[in-house]
Amino acid sequence: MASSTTKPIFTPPSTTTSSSSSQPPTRSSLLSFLRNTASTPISLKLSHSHPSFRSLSIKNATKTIESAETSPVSKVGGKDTINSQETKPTILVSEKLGEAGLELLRNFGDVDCSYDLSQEDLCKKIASCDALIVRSGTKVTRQVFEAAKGKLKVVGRAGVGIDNVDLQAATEFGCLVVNAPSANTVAAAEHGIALLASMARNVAQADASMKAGQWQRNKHVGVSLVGKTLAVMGFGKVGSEVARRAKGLGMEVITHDPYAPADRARAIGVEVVSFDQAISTADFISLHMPLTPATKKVFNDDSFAKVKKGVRIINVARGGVIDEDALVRALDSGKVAQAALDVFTEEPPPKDSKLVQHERVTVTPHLGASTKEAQEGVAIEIAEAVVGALKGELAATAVNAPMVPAEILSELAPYVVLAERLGRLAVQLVAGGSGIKSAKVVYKSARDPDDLDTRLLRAMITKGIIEPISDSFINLVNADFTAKKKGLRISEERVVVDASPELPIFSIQLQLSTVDSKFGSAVSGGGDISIKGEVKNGIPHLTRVGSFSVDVSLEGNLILCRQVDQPGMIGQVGNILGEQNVNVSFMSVGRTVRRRNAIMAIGVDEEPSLESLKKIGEVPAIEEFVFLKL
Ligand SMILES: NC(=O)c1ccc[n+]([C@@H]2O[C@H](COP(=O)([O-])OP(=O)(O)OC[C@H]3O[C@@H](n4cnc5c(N)ncnc54)[C@H](O)[C@@H]3O)[C@@H](O)[C@H]2O)c1
Ligand SMILES: O=C(O)[C@H](O)COP(=O)(O)O
Repeated sequence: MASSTTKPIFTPPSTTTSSSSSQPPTRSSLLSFLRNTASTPISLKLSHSHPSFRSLSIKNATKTIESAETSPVSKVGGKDTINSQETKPTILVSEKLGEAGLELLRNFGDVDCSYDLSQEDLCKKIASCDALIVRSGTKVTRQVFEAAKGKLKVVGRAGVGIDNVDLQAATEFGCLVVNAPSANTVAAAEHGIALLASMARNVAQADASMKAGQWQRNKHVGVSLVGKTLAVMGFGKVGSEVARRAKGLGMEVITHDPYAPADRARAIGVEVVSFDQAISTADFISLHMPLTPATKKVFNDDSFAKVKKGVRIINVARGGVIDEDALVRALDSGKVAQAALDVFTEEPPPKDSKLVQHERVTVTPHLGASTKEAQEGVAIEIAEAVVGALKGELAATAVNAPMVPAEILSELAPYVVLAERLGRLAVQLVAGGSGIKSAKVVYKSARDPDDLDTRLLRAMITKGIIEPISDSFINLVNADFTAKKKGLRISEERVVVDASPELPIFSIQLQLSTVDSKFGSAVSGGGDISIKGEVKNGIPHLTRVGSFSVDVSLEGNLILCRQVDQPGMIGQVGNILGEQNVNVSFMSVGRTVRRRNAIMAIGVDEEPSLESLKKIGEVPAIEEFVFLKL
C-alpha cells in the first residue's frame, strides 16, 4: 500500500480561541447519550434522498452535486434533552416510596405519586412521563413502553427483582432500567430467618389458635434448628446473609448456586453443592434465586420427589420459582412438612388459594423488603439512580446497559466523541444505494486488550453510523439491539501498539466493507471505506482517509477533496470559501506521491452554499470531493 505524508498547512486563529466546540469533550458531552430513545426501525440501505443524509460530492469527470437538505444530522441534545433549566422531567411513582427518596425526586423533577393504577391508566399516564418508579406490584409490560411513545427514558425498580419489567421491550425502546439492588438485602434476609424460626416453632399457627380462644400446647410442638442442615438456593446478596445468620443459629449450611464463586461461600463455612445434593440432604430449604426462565417452577413434582421427607421450605425470593400446585401435593403427601412463603406466583394470590389456606403453611404478603430502614434506603438508592439517569449519567445499577465506572467514563470521554464522529463520517462516505452490512473497528492501544472496555465506543460508532441515515435514536441501551435488527454486524479488533499507556487508546480505525464510496479516495487498498482518528490534546482528529494521512480536528463540517498535488490549491479553495464568508477552521493535506494525488481535508465552521461547493468542484485540479457534516 502506498504511504502518504501529512503537511498541516493552515491553522487559522479560530482553532486556538476557546469556542465551545473546540473544548475537549467532557463528561457532560456524554450525558445526552442516554437521553435518546428508540423509534421506528428502517432499513440501513443508504438512499441519496434520505433527508438526514447530508452530503455533497463531485466524483471524477461527472462532478454531480447531490443536494444538501436541511435536517440536522445529530439528534444528540435535540428536543428530548432533559435540562432542569428548560423543562422539569416528569417522574411517575406508581407504588409507595420512602419520603427521603421522594424528596430527592421532587428537587429534580415533577413527581406524580399515583398508586394502584390499572394497566390502562398507567399506559395513559406514561406518555407524558420521563421516568417511572415501581416496586414489585406494577407490571411494566411492552404495552407500557409502546404507550410511552419514546418519552420514557428510565424505569426505576425500587428493589431487587426486575421480573415485573419487560426488559427486552425496555431495551428495544432504548429505555434504561435501573434497580436498587442492595438496600433491602438485610431486610429480606431477616425476614427469611424470621419465617424459618417462626415456621419451625409454629408461631403463626399458635398465635391464631390462641386468638381463637384455644390453649393447645401439645398441638404446636416445633422442631429445633440447631444442628439441622439448611440449603440456601442462590448464594447472592440475600442468600449469603441468610447463610451467615443461620450459621449463627448453629445450623449446617450448604448452598447451590451455579454462578456464585465457591470460595466466597467457603469463606463463611458454607459448602457449594449440586441442586440435587442440596435438596436431598437439607432439613430446611431457603430460596434466594431470581425468577428467570431457568428458575421458573424449578421446585416442581420432580424436585419434591427428591427432597428429604419432612423438609421445610422458605421462600422470600419469588413465588414463580415454585410450582404451587406441586407444593400443595407435596404438603398433602407429607413429603414437605411445612412451608413459609412471602412471595406468590400471583400477587395477591387468589383468596381461595389452597396453598395460602394450608394449615402447615405460614404466609406473609411480600414483606421481605418492608422495614422502615430498607424502604428509606431503597427509596434513596432508586431516586439517586433515576435522577442520575435523567441527567444522562451512566447508572451504576443499570440492568439493561453496560455499567461503565465514572473514572473509565471520564477517561474515555474524548474517544466516545471520536467514535461517534468517525461513524458519522464513514456513513456519509458511502454511495447512495449501497447497503452497509458490516463494520470493523480497530482500536490501537498500548494497554492490555483486557483493560480496554470498548462497549461504549462500539455503541457510539453504531450511533454515528445509524442515526444519520435513519429515524432511529441510538443510545447505550439499544445500540447493539438496533445494529442487530438492522443487519449491521460490528466487529472489533484490539491491537497493542508501542504508545503511551497513559492514553487508553492511540487510534480508532473504522472500516465499512462491501460498500461503494462516493469519495473513491476513502477506499483503502483492501477495498473498504476506511477512516482513522486519534485524540490530540483532548480533541478528536481525523488522521487517515483511505490510504491518505491527514490531520484535521473533527469539529464542525468537513470538506474532503482529492486533487492533483500542485501549488495554489489551498488558496483557490480558501478563496471560494472566503468569498462566501465560510470560516476555515483547519486544513491538512495528505498525499501518496509528490505532484500526483493529494487529499485536502478542510474543516469549516459554516455550511458552504451549494454555489460555493459547485465552484470547488469546478477547480480543474480537483478530481472528487465530498462535503461531510459532523
Ligand atoms: N421477598 C422480598 O421482599 C425480597 C426482597 C429482596 C429480594 N428478594 C428476592 O430475592 C432474590 C435474591 O435477591 P438478591 O438480592 O440476593 O439477588 P442476587 O442477584 O444478589 O442473588 C441471586 C443469586 O441467585 C443465583 N442464581 C441464579 N440462578 C440460579 C439458579 N438456577 N439456582 C441457584 N442460584 C441461582 C445468582 O447466581 C445469584 O448469586 C431475588 O429473587 C429477589 O427478587 C425478595
Ligand atoms: O425484589 C425485591 O426487592 C423485593 O421483592 C421487594 O419488593 P417490593 O419492593 O415490592 O417490596
